[in-house]
Amino acid sequence: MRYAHSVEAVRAAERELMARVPEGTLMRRAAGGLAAACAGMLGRVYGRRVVALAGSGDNGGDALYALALLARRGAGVTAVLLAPDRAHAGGLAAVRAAGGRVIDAGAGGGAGGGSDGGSGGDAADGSEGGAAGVSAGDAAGAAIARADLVLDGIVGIGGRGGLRPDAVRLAAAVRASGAAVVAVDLPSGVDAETGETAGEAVRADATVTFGTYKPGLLIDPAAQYAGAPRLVDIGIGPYLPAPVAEALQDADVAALLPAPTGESDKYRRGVVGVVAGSARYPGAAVLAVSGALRGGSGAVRYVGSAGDAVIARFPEALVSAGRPSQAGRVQAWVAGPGLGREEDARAVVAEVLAADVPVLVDADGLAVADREAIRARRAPTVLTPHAGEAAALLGVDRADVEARRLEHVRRLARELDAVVLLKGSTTLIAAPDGPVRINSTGTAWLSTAGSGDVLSGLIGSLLAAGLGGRDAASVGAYLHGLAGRAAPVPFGAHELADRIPLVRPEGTGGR
Ligand SMILES: NC(=O)C1=CN([C@@H]2O[C@H](COP(=O)(O)OP(=O)(O)OC[C@H]3O[C@@H](n4cnc5c(N)ncnc54)[C@H](O)[C@@H]3O)[C@@H](O)[C@H]2O)[C@@H](O)CC1
Ligand SMILES: [K+]
Repeated sequence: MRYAHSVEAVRAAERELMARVPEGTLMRRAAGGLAAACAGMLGRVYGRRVVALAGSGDNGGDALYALALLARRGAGVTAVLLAPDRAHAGGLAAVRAAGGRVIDAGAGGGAGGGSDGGSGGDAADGSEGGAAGVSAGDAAGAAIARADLVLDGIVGIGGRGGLRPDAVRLAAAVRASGAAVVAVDLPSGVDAETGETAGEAVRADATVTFGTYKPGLLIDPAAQYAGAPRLVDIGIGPYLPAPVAEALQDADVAALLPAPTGESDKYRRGVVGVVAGSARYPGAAVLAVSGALRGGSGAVRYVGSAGDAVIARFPEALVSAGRPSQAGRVQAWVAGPGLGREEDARAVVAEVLAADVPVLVDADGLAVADREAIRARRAPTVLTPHAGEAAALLGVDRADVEARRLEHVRRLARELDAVVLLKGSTTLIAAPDGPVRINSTGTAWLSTAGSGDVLSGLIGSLLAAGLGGRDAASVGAYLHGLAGRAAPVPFGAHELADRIPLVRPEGTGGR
């Protein structure tokens, strides 16, 4: 599991730990981990060119100390200071002591002694920073253009708002250079709490984050700027509270996924009821049933008017055209995909919501479900809206939901007292309490008609097998995302379900 904490929690934990260890310990640990990660990415450190973009805070301090460590291993290093008069003094001294070059990011003059000369293997470095006729801004650009690796230490968790103009210019130079980019703690310009970006942000190949993940690192759009996130332990773990967000990894999913045992029968594996499809949208029924079958259910009961289409594709499905309450024993219901919004749809959804077993409501089901009936339920309830459906349920604009997804998924879960899975490029799963689960396995190719119907059936099968609402929704989203990644692109939703068995993490499958 990847756990993420708020900035406030990180700062409080850091204060606790700092009071117990010698001054500078945390930053030394952070910089050590950062330098090691950079060395790993470079392969060989000696003779490589590394540039650190350093802002005025401790994030810049981390970058400068790491730069000094790389210089000691033979890299030719350059520190580019965004606020020369407020740069981290200790970090700057370390860079100078290691023979690194220091230049001012802004035009019009070097930042205190510029051309100290590169330390290992980069003779050209020494000739430029303070040379007459070369503005320091150009010097920064030239250093970035030649860099093998750039460290982004402009701002970290102390950042407010988007990048400022100097930083925007540097970020563009970094992008143009083709150098590998390692963000320090966070890509500068992204919001640590929400994953939002206000204007430009640095695009990193990897982000080395300290102590714990920050929610913004795992949530789009910021997650796309962060590249591969890595965690460096700086010892604050014991002082952190419960996480605000978490992301399942393969091992978590493997541990949660039910697998049949010797004693299993169809009811132990779970029987899913699917109320979906209509004369107009029979395909939604077929797709939801496909997800339920491939999710591992013992049996699927389909109830509705698309029984012929379902049977034609899945002879193992048990179909009926009656009412859900007369369909026979069901351990979890999936209601809504392609159901339409007529009076009859309202009635069958109400009937399903009245059942004392887990229920997933999706698509049209969300439009016709009675809020009070949802709130009154005791068995797990999972709602799977996209941003537009979530906006309708909350009575806000879709754009609001899209701009602040984390906030809105939490609010909806609390208002309806249900587990809410908000679909998107990072799918978010919130229960009324506890950490929000972030699913990072998705791919933009999954935004195809019918993809959500497969997901509903898949989650339904996990609910029927006995997983709680939060686990069923997040494991379902995880597998659905992996299935999307495994399918040859572009794919149609009907190709997704067959991929699900192939992407189940190791250790499951019960053979
Ligand atoms: N607090 C600690 O104990 C530790 C902190 N660490 C590092 O320290 C960072 C936090 O340091 P700080 O609190 O000094 O904050 P930051 O270094 O993240 O940024 C704060 C500084 O940046 C300026 N700033 C804010 N928004 C800006 C923007 N949009 N553009 C340009 N400048 C902006 C502020 O005026 C302030 O000077 C962490 O992200 C992490 O990298 C690590 O060394 C580990 C230990
Ligand atoms: K940063």
